Amino acid sequence: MSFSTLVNDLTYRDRPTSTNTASTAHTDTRSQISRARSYASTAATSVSIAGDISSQLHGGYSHPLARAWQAERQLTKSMLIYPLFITDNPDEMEAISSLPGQKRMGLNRVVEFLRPLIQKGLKSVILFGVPLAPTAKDALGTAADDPQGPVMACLRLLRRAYPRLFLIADVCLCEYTSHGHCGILHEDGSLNNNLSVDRVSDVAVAYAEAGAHCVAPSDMNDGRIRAIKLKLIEAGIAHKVVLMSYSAKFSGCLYGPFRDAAGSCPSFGDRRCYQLPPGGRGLARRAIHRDIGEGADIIMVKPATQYLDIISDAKEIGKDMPVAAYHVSGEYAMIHAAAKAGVFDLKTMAFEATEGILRAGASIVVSYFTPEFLDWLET
Ligand SMILES: NCc1[nH]cc(CCC(=O)O)c1CC(=O)O
Ligand SMILES: [Zn+2]
Ligand SMILES: [Zn+2]
Repeated sequence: MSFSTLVNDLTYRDRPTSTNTASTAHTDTRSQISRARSYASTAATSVSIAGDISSQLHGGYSHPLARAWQAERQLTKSMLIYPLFITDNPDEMEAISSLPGQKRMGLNRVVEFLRPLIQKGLKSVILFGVPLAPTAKDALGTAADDPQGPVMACLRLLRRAYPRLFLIADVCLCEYTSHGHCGILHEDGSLNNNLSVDRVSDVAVAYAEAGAHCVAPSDMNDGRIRAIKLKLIEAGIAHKVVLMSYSAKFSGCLYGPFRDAAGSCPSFGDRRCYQLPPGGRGLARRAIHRDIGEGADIIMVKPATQYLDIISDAKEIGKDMPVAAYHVSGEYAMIHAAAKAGVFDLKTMAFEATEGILRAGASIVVSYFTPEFLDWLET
């Protein structure tokens, strides 16, 4: 680092809490500067790489604005989707212990909860229903589209309270089935794909009719995108509903905090026969191709930071459509735990992770950091 860029780096710091290069350079600044000065005076006539114009990169990013220009996509508030957990207990407002700072809430609380966030620029939420009543779950996930159930009622409520808020309904059965799997089962415990697709597509249409601007099936049953699209057409609402497919949704251990929050842990087995294996890049590409062919409007990749190559594949395969990434509960909890342990600064890491997701190709990010980003992006 030359003397002048060292000084520049000390002068221009765009993010006050940043703990990376700027503060490293800060250590023992005076002695570094004086050493640099005396070096500069003795080495005055040395052959310099400055003679070679192609070696000069620093000039292109010495100013904070010039650094921002280096990114193809910069994080903006409209890229963010905030996940909400809605229970069937109307007055509830409970902290979710597995997700620091996140809350599970009932219908009587959600409108007031969202007001300050909307004032700060929140544009979109994705709703997850959390039935708490012990009788709420059965083998078919009947409660998913119960007209009085939490998601259906919340869609109607928010459509009225905040007509300009973009409402997304996650579509799945696992929060509502007694066995906790994402569909209807055969007797041997495996997914009955035909029955599941039929049921999931009915639920999706019900959510759209209740007011969802976007339905996002996360169940991973084969053929659900086509079935949902066809039923939306049949219902006469396909022209005003976005179909966002969780196309490349991987199984693994990053959904644990979400399953705690939503009470959607499978009561036996796991989801490895319908969510993708973590190493399955080719399979993810096939799923993305398939869902585009079946009528998806947006492709989602999930989780995000462990799957940046998949996000980049999705952008290449679906170059004419938006790509979304779900920065999931386990990624969020991991960042919180590490920041708490002093590994890094929370805000700096939240930005670095999200910027990585955008750089890979996403232009929509589902993030539990959304409320914080609304503050951080204020200036
Ligand atoms: N199908 C349910 C669903 N929808 C979104 C998530 C994960 C979200 C998160 O971890 O933040 C899950 C969990 C799962 O598949 O087990
Ligand atoms: Zn789901
Ligand atoms: Zn599910």
